[in-house]
Amino acid sequence: MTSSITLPSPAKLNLFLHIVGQRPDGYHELQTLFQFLDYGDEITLSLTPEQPGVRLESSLPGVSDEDNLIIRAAKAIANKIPDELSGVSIRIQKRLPMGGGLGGGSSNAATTLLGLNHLWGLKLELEELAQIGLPLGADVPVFVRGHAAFGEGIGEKLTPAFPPEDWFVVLKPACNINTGKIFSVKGLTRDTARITIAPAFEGDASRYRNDCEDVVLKLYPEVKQSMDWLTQFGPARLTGTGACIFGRFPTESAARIIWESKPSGITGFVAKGVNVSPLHQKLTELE
Ligand SMILES: C[C@@](CO)(OP(=O)(O)O)[C@H](O)COP(=O)(O)OP(=O)(O)OC[C@H]1O[C@@H](n2ccc(N)nc2=O)[C@H](O)[C@@H]1O
Ligand SMILES: Nc1ncnc2c1ncn2[C@@H]1O[C@H](COP(=O)(O)OP(=O)(O)O)[C@@H](O)[C@H]1O
Repeated sequence: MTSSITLPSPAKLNLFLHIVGQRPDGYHELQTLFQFLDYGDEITLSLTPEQPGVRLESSLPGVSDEDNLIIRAAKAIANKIPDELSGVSIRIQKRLPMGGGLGGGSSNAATTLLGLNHLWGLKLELEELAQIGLPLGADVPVFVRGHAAFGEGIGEKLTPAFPPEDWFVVLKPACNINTGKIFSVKGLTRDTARITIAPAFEGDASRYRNDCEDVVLKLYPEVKQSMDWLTQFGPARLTGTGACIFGRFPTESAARIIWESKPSGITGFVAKGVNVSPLHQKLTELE
């Protein structure tokens, strides 16, 4: 039996994000279009039958191991097997900025859930894994399901979508944005009219907006500065509650030309939008 596996933990973009209401518990109801990027973290899971329990080999700065979504996901699925078989040691190669709106934490949780399901031979359905993961983060279900999707509710009601697989320049302004802070801003738009999109949406997402953008641009001059630079070359948009912004290009070379002309001090990356998650592509190869 395989005892070690290295899996991708990709980023997501919110190609648009509308806030259409607020639930009685304060959580905001969204309508959003998720697409994955062929860029992200990598997680290595190694079974340690001689040493039960879940361990992280590499901690993340500013995140205690108990709070790390990788450990929380591993513990949530370790409930499904006898204690004495539950030994696993986990290593992460982090590339995604934390608090960037790229969903890194939720993606790490989903990769851990699917990876341990595979290594432990649990054969849990994606639906069950998505339910285990949702309390860890609203974006976990889309990463578990592994297909670009129109998300509703808090992002857990998913309809598969097929937006064009364009190239993106993603910029990471030099600030970290707390999701809770943005959702608590008084002037945030919370009443965008609900839209209906065709099942298996294939259209152009750029006609829709990100309702967090105005607030974020006002509060974070670093985001405004990056946005002003990127919009010289075409429309640019915030992902999630930021801080990252992205511009869309039809080819890799078009994206790289813009990327290479960026002023010094701006960080980020170029990546391709993909409708099937690189995690699921890898797991299919392993089957
Ligand atoms: C906005 C989105 C869009 O993809 O992405 P990010 O920008 O975080 O990547 C997600 O819905 C982020 O969901 P999630 O990752 O679970 O958010 P958390 O950081 O746990 O939320 C922090 C706080 O923000 C508020 N919150 C969050 C999500 C939501 N739909 N409504 C809210 O009001 C709640 O007060 C919550 O306690
Ligand atoms: N494995 C993890 N990777 C990233 N962030 C994590 C992880 N575990 C817990 N966190 C916490 O989740 C917060 C949100 O991180 P992340 O998911 O990367 O950003 P966002 O929700 O903006 O896309 C981080 O600031 C960090 O405190």
